[in-house]
Amino acid sequence: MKYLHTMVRVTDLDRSIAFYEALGLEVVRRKEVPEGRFTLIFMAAPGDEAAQIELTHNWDTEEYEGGRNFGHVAYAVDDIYAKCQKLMDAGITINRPPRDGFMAFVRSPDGISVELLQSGERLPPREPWASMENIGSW
Ligand SMILES: C[C@@H](O)C(=O)SC[C@H](NC(=O)CC[C@H](N)C(=O)O)C(=O)NCC(=O)O
Ligand code: NI
Repeated sequence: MKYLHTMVRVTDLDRSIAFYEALGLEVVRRKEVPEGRFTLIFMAAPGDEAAQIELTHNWDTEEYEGGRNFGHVAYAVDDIYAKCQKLMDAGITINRPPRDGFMAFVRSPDGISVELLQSGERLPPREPWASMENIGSW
């Protein structure tokens, strides 16, 4: 058995693609399904094309509720400080800053939690991250 993807329903396709691109993912496949009135966008990190997130955009506005039983998707990053800085520069809130040089959380435009974990050893503490407070929940 082989992991393929995690599917999330998105309300704003362009905002969602921009969010996951800011994370470092690229669109690997796009599928329009007019008979079902939805679009599928598959995204993955370069070099890790097999681990995908599938964005489902239903053309007719749908309110998506609940889902808090869903936890998060997680990515390993080479430099968690650099990644969080890039996300902040893109206007994305770092809900759980990497105070420990190891773990951070952000949320997609639809509130999907994304965990970022430092590859290998945690980084030494560094400002401003070491003294940043949590913002909201994740
Ligand atoms: C391509 C493959 O990876 C899929 O996930 S297609 C699964 C299919 N998706 C849809 O029909 C999308 C539109 C639908 N309105 C929806 O929001 O899911 C499907 O069976 N989805 C049902 C589901 O529970 O995922
Ligand atoms: Ni799927």
